[in-house]
Amino acid sequence: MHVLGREADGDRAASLPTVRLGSFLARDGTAGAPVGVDADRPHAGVVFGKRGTGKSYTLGVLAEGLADASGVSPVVVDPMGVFEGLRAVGGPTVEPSIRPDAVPASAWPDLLGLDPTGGPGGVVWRAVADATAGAGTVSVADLRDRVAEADAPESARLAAANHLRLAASWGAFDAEAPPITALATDGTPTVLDLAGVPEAAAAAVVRAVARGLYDARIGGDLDRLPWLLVDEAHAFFGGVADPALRTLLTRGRAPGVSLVCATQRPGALPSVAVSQSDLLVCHRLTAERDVARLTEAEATYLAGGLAERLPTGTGEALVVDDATETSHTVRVRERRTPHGGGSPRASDAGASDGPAADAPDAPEPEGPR
Ligand SMILES: Nc1ncnc2c1ncn2[C@@H]1O[C@H](COP(=O)(O)OP(=O)(O)OP(=O)(O)O)[C@@H](O)[C@H]1O
Repeated sequence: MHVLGREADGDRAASLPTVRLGSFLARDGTAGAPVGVDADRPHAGVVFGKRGTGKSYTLGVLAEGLADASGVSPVVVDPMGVFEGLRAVGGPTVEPSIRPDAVPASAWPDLLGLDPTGGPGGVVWRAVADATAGAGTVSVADLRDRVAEADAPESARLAAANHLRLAASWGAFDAEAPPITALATDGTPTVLDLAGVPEAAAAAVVRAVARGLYDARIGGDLDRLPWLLVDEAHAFFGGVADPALRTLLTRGRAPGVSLVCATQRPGALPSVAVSQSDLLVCHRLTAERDVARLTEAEATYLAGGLAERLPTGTGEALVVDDATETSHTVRVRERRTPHGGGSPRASDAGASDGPAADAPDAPEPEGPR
């Protein structure tokens, strides 16, 4: 098997943890030799492709493969609720909750949409900084108490309290939330179900998880190498999660944290997401801005023309492998767990005129939520 992201190809290589990605795709459309992704060392990767070309599916293939690999622990950020099928390989789907102090005081004003330089934003910043200076747990109610007692004009205190009340309503903060390390204790994929979660809360969760995994590896609190797989990644850059994702991109590999960002809008990702990635998987793209981001990946060892070589079929992708300084066309293998993506079609509504009168109710989803 050709293994993307792996330089050495000695005798030992065959026994190293590897994710089966698919097979080479020949010019005549036939499938060739199997292709895998190295899971022995940490990597940064991107999966690009316009809607419906198979990005989420490919991210699911990676998560499945990581579930089989030893010594790693996949964590999937699922903003659209399409990765529930990964439960079939044993992974829990969790409605994520984080401790309020998992987001640093300096980021709280931004999280609440407040100006950090003064007024209510300044009151919130101070309240979080004071609350987290102590040793105990911190709840959003504690933060509101501190805001109420703050030495600030009443209008600033009231506005700050209102914003904190809103944050509490997101349901994402819990003083007793398990530590982030609990997400990556074994090899089963943990799916963070962020479907329907307000944008700001989802960003706070991604920040806390990305930073938490990084800190845990630095502090020696995680044995396995975590892989953070982020679907719809464009939604998390430029906001509260941005610094933590950039930390993983630029410094994550040293302590052993991998990051894979999937998006249909590569142009909305920062350049660093491409420049720091050693693995690029690109399904079909057409928008000029997105193709332009792809051409930034054209390292000197590629003769250029990546954009012209993008395959057109669903599940087909061009991969650029920095480790071996090569690019290939691959067909991504089929998932063995159910995939929840794909646009609904009116024609799927059934051949009959509507649901049968005696159709049974949909079964309740199994497992923990
Ligand atoms: N490798 C593959 N093998 C077989 N079918 C695939 C493959 N990749 C994608 N598909 C099919 O294409 C559909 C669309 O794929 P997917 O949901 O991953 O698209 P997407 O690019 O993530 O789109 P969106 O932007 O809407 O999330 C899937 O539901 C699946 O049926």
